[in-house]
Amino acid sequence: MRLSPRMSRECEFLVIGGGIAGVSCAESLAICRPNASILLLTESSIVKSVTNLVPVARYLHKFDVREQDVSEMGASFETLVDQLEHISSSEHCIRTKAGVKVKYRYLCLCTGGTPKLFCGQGADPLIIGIRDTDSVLQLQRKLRTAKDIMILGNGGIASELAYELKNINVHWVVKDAHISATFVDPGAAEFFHIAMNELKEQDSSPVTAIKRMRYSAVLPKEQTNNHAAALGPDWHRTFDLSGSGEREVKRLPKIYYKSRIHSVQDLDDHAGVIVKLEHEDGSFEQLTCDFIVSATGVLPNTHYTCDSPLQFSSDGGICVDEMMRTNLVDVFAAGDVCTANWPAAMHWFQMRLWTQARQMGSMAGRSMAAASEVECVYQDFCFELFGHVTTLFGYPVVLLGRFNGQGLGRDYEILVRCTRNKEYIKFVLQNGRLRGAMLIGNNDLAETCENLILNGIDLEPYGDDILNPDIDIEDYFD
Ligand SMILES: Cc1cc2nc3c(=O)[nH]c(=O)nc-3n(C[C@H](O)[C@H](O)[C@H](O)COP(=O)(O)OP(=O)(O)OC[C@H]3O[C@@H](n4cnc5c(N)ncnc54)[C@H](O)[C@@H]3O)c2cc1C
Ligand SMILES: NC(=O)C1=CN([C@@H]2O[C@H](COP(=O)(O)OP(=O)(O)OC[C@H]3O[C@@H](n4cnc5c(N)ncnc54)[C@H](OP(=O)(O)O)[C@@H]3O)[C@@H](O)[C@H]2O)C=CC1
Repeated sequence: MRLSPRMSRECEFLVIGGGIAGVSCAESLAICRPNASILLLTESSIVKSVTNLVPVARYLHKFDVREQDVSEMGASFETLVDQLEHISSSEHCIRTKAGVKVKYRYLCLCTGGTPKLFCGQGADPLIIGIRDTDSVLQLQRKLRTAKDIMILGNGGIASELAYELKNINVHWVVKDAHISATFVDPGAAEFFHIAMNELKEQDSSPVTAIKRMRYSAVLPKEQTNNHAAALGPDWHRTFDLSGSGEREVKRLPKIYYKSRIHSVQDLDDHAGVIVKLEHEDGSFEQLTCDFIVSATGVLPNTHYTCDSPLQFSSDGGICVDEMMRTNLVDVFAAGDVCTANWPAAMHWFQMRLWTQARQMGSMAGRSMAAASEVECVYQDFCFELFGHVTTLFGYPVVLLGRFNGQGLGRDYEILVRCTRNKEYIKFVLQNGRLRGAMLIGNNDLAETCENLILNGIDLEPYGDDILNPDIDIEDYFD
């Protein structure tokens, strides 16, 4: 069959995916190679890009995510709304669902992820995952008639929903001994829990406590680890997430610790589900709710075929090296779809977050541009230090380095300063050096912590004074 010109295209750089990783990659290519032909192929006509970049520290930024129709994108690269179906890496071309063949010189896969449901990827209408606007609209529709909702999971989405849902009974099932375990330790979880309970009460005399603990004194969190792009920051503010229960009644979520879903049975006419929970002590409990939100992580999205096998990691991500190269020649990958397969720097590890999608996308763009000009680039400095800026339970949160002692074994100490309903500051120290920090309710220390982690200054001589509220450590270490 002869392809019509519209059925066949050619470009130097082909980027697949209109999420933050794909758009950052295309933008960075457009900067490095302004005269090259760059094509962004995306399945959804709504694309995401980063805007309002505000520095929180030297290497740490917060930003907004802007949603745009592809037709409104600037002219620095071309766009095509279609779905990647097959990669022929030996011929350097791909085929789309609509049958378009695109020849490329360099390809970058930024196809993101989909919710990893606890029950597998089957289509039970009463078990939903949250990823894009469509999935939130589905949640919104279900909430309108719902009185009881179950949230399963203990990461970002579960924490946001448990805090944001209104006029509905929330049953929050977590397998850990504390909430929000993906991000925080038991102490911070307790801080959030108290703050949730005392939401409107003003404490006139906050008591500040400083505690130094050996690692073994706390329960560590073991470090593990037709789709539109993932939602943007504060996505819940643009949707009314109210159930059908009595208005304006503040209900706290009921939390089921150390529990898991044993079985789910649908009621007739999809009127709800009967859930049997299994608690850690071996006991069972039965609950009825309208539906379940499975906020149980992300599965990299690789629903396309390839002539040669791509190398995948055990979490389903496409393995990439420090230049974001996959195992296939001239094929790169970035964002949620990939798994960092390079020896990680001392203070960095991968988490599927906007910041890293943006950083990886930009890195892939620079790396592809360099390959095309036979130049050498080095890995960006951002991969030296893990940093995440977010909001949890209404508090600003900054996470730096190995903020939960990830990968430090049992050989570290933590120093905590906590002021009820105000701030929770944690330093993770190893051999007197700062290895990670968790700053809740107070971002002012972010830059100092960044410096202390990267410089590896010995803090032993300062003892507990480094968190003494009467000593301004920003001045101390300037
Ligand atoms: C509800 C929610 C809240 C979040 N909140 C935060 C937060 O507060 N902070 C934070 O740091 N991170 C947050 N995240 C995570 C963050 O959104 C993701 O890590 C990030 O958006 C990943 O970007 P990406 O570009 O890799 O993937 P995606 O945003 O998933 O984009 C993938 C793109 O690829 C396209 N695509 C997929 N398959 C194909 C194909 N075959 N052909 C063509 N196109 C295809 C899709 O249409 C999409 O445009 C949140 C995620 C969710 C779901
Ligand atoms: N504020 C922020 O930064 C936000 C970030 N996000 C990001 O969006 C993505 C999706 O969020 P989310 O779905 O919450 O994913 P997360 O990876 O944040 O959390 C998933 C949680 O579910 C738990 N879990 C996994 N499988 C099961 C299971 N079968 N039964 C019970 N619990 C299970 C995980 O435990 P374990 O880790 O022990 O496997 C973990 O606590 C993530 O990349 C997240 O980082 C989302 C919302 C807000």
